[in-house]
Parts: sequence; structure tokens; C-alpha cells
Amino acid sequence: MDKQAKLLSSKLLQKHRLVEVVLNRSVLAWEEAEEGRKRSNSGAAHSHTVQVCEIVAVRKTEDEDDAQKTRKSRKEADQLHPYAFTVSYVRRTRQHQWRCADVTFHCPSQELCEQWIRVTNEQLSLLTDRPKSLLVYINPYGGKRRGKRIYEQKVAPVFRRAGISADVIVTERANHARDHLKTEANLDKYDGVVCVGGDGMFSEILHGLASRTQTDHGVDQNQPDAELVPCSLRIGIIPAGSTDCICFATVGTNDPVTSALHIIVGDSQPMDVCSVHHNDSFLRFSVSLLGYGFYGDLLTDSERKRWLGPARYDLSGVKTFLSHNYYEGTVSFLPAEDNLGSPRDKLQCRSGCRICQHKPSSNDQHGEMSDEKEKSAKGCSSGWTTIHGKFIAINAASMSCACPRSPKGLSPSAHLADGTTDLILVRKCSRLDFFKHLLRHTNKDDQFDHSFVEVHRVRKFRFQPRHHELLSLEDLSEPVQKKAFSPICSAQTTCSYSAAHSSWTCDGEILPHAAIQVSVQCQLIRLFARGIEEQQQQQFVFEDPCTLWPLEQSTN
Ligand SMILES: CCCCCCCCCCCCC/C=C/[C@@H](O)[C@H](CO)NC(=O)CCCCCCCCCCCCCCC
Ligand SMILES: Nc1ncnc2c1ncn2[C@@H]1O[C@H](COP(=O)(O)OP(=O)(O)OP(=O)(O)O)[C@@H](O)[C@H]1O
Ligand SMILES: [Ca+2]
Repeated sequence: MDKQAKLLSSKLLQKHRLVEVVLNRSVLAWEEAEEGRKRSNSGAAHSHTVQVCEIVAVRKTEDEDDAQKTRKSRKEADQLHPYAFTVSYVRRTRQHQWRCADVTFHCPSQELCEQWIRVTNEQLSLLTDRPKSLLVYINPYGGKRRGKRIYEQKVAPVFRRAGISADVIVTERANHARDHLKTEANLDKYDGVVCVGGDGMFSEILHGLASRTQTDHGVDQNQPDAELVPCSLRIGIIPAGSTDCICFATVGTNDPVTSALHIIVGDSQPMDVCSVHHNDSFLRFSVSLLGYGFYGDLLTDSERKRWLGPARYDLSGVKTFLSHNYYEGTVSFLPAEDNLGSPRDKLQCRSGCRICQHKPSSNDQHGEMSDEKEKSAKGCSSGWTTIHGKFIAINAASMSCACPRSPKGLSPSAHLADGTTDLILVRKCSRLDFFKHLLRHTNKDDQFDHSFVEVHRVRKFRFQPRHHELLSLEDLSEPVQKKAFSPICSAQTTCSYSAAHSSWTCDGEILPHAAIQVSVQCQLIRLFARGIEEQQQQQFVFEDPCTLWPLEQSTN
């Protein structure tokens, strides 16, 4: 099929200029017609191009719509081109932000106007990746408690314009969305699930959808080696949380309108999910940060300060930094193959990332090695590596974890969909050294370039805190978290013996066990996103700027 073949070509009026408008299967383009240029004595024609896949909608222009925008040209339009249609499309602005822009064309006859609308809509209907029906969960209490307003004012109008129908559920309690997805929701009705909230809300959707998928396929997710079935519905994130790191790392910004537009155009970004087990029982899934020590303690403390909103992380951050605790334990990991790069190679994961497109073979589809190889590896020699030490932090970043606090993230070269996680070990060091390491998350310096930091790209890992047996005997009547709330050991004091252990934070949730086994499930889910775009595509600046809507008002 010739993508360049013209489907329609007409001379139409756009504002007060006569323009040649062309539609083919891939683009809608217009430029000032020759006679218009001669009349206005202008030089080269400015041409404008919109990818058909980035057209949001086309509609007959209502008089009221048009009146305000083209008051100057109304007289001429009324006389010669009284019929008009408006195309809404994606326009890139700054720093990965998208906006919905409108351009209106006036036609000399109703027939021609209707033909343009019909043929453009026919092309849009061929874009089968676009969702028509969505299930939306709004957390009214996430972030700065603006989820409902953000959805109603910024997102719903764009969905309506794109002809998307949405069933909206405002959650009434924590885990409402997860439980609804797990057992109640009629998922056949929908083309995707959207959450309005932060990383915690996303985690609810992930758990609901992934568990439901395993149940529907008879897979027992308690088995650490079970081959999990990928979820068929894509997930959209409208950011309205405190960190929004999953949105930021998959879209490049945490802007609700941008996310809504990625949903409308039907983008698809596969994503790795870590499954976390304690012995033979499933604990949780993680897509961003699994952190023990510094981040575990920080999150444990910040949960008690939820009322402070996003500022809780800074306060608990300073407090945890000053406590300067370290924890002893054993980490074992199964390194990823060399062709998947290394956390220090500076090959960042971007839209269409080559590393993530490398399809794992059926043997290592879910981060598995061949049975033979893994058995010998577990034995000790090849494959698994074991490190015993005293750690200030043990972090596993399955994606960069870029967010406004740390624009390059915890592991800047981690990949969204390569089937691996970057395991970062920060050993006991001085407070000043740890501060230097933290500071490097906010600037261009390499945070791994310290003698006390090492980083490994892995498919699986395990952690065993020191004296676990002793602790569990001692603490049979006491939940592990309680103990973990009050770490005893501080790196400046000499700790000859310590039974203290931290907790794992798993995408912001605290896990009830310190001894865990983690396995990366390659591309278990897909998001309505496309990864971070390398370069902003060239945008044409209109002499008469198109309307950007919804009106840019700050709700953040
Ligand atoms: C000197 C400045 C150092 C700044 C260092 C910034 C590093 C930031 C790294 C952020 C990584 C976020 C990963 C995302 C994880 C999400 O799944 C999870 C759920 O939303 N959020 C958090 O865990 C929330 C994590 C929030 C982390 C906040 C860290 C704040 C650290 C402050 C340290 C202060 C030292 C001050 C010394 C005087
Ligand atoms: N109606 C509700 N009432 C109370 N808690 C809720 C409700 N709906 C969802 N939650 C819970 O609120 C928690 C936090 O929500 P969310 O992730 O949206 O915001 P956040 O924590 O401010 O942001 P982030 O996770 O990005 O740091 C989630 O773990 C979710 O389970
Ligand atoms: Ca990954």
C-alpha cells in the first residue's frame, strides 16, 4: 500500500490564507497555496505536517468554536468558504510535554467539508492500537490530593474529544482499585486501565491486573519459578502523586495532558516487573525501586508522615541520612548476559530502545537460564555470585527511577524492558562519602564512581540478613517491621555485633520480610507510553498559533 498516495488534496482557507491541504495514509500536510503567496508577496511556503497517528480527532467546526479564533477572517470565510472542519492533533512543546492543538480549515462546499471529515476519520479508524473504552481509577488522596480535579479538568475533556468512553471509579480506600481489578471488574469491556495518582496507585493497578491474569490462566504466582502470563490490557498513568517516577521514566515528564495524549494515540511500552518472594510465598511485584537500608528506612519513616504530602520524603530523607545506619547481610545474584549492556555504559533507554527490543529466547523468556546451567550455577561456581558485607543501601532499580528529584534516576542506564534489574550495593562508608554519593543523583557526575559502591545488571537476586535465624527466634511474637522501625546500628559507632535489620521498600510499600528472592519477569506488562523520546521533533510555529487546550492552567 502506497503510504504517500494522496487520499485527498484541496485548496482550503486556514485563517486568512489559502492553503493546499493534502492527506495521505501517514500524514496530513498543508502549506500556503502559490496564488496566496503571490498575492501576499511572501517567499517560500511554510509547510506543516502532522502524522496521522498523532491526530486526536477531526470534527465539523461549530460556529461558536470558530468565531472567537477567526474573527478577522470570518467575513472572507463566510463568503467563499462557509463550511469548516477542525483537526485536533498532538503538538510537542518543551521537555517531552505534549499538548492538543487545533487547526481549522474552511471549505467552499459542505460536501467537501464532509468528505474531509469522513476520509480523515476512516484513516483514524485504521489505527487499531487506539483504546476506545477505558476503566479509570482515581485516588483522591494521592500527592497533593488533586487527582479528581486533574482528571476532570485536564484529562476527561481530551478523552471526550478523542471519542474515548471512560468508566470512572473514585477509590474509597487503599487497595480498592486492586481488589476491584482482581475479582470484580469485567475486563472484557475495556481496552485499557488508567490510574490517576502516584506510584502507589500504579502499584495497585499492577497487582490487580497481574494477579487477575495469573488466576485466569491457572498460574500460581506463589511459585518463585512460575512462568507468569503477560497482562493483555495496557495501563495508563495520569500522574497525580508525590514521586511519579514510573510516569516520569516512561514518558519523560509528569504531566497529565501529555499522559492522556499518549493513551489516546495508543502508545505501547512493554515493562519489566520483578516478582518478590519470601521462601515459597509471593510478597509483591516491583517495577521501580526495591530498596533495603537507606530507602527502606526512609520509606518506613515517611509512612508515618503521610499528612505532610510529598515533603515527607525530604524530612525522612534528612532524618535517615543523619541516622547513618548500615546492615549486614548476604546478597547473591545471577548476572545478566553481556549483550544486555552494563549499568555504567551510559546507553540510556529511549523510545524504540535496541536493547529492550532484543527478544529473550524461550529459555530465558522470564529471566530463566537453562535448568542445567542454573543448577550448576546455584551450586556455587559459575552463574550466581555471592557477596557478604555491611551495606548502607541495597537498591534494585528495574528502570532508571528518574523523577523530578533525580532527573537521571537511581540507575540512569537501566532499561524498561530488558528483563533485568540494576543491583546497586552501597557499602558502609563515612557520612560525607554517602552524602557525595547521594548528591551525584542530582547532577551529571557518576554516582557509581565510588570505591564503596558497586552495581551489577542481574536477572535474579536473593538477600539474607545476618542473624536471621537468631532474630526470628527472638522475635517469634513480634512482627519483623516493628523491629525494623528501630535500627540499632550506626556506621560511626563500632558495632561488633548487631541483630538489627532494615526493611525493604518495594515501589514505596514496606515488605514484611527482610529475606527475599527476586526474579525479573521480562515485559510482563505494557503501558500507554513510548519511552522517552530522544529529540523533540521539529515543531512549526504558526504565524497564527493554534489553540492549545485544555487551557494551560496550573493544577499542580
Ligand atoms: C543531597 C541531596 C540528595 C538527593 C538524593 C535524591 C535521590 C532521589 C532518588 C529518588 C529515587 C526514587 C525512586 C522511586 C521510588 C518509588 O517507587 C517510590 C514510590 O513512589 N518512592 C519513593 O521511594 C520515594 C523516594 C524518595 C527519596 C527521597 C530522597 C531524599 C533524600 C534526601 C537526603 C538528604 C540528605 C541531606 C543531608 C543534609
Ligand atoms: N481512597 C483512598 N484512601 C486512602 N488511600 C488510598 C485511596 N486510594 C488509594 N489509596 C492508597 O494511597 C497510596 C498512595 O497513593 P499514590 O501513589 O496515588 O500517591 P503518593 O503516595 O502521594 O505518590 P507516590 O506513590 O508517587 O509517592 C497508595 O498506596 C494507595 O493504595
Ligand atoms: Ca529492566
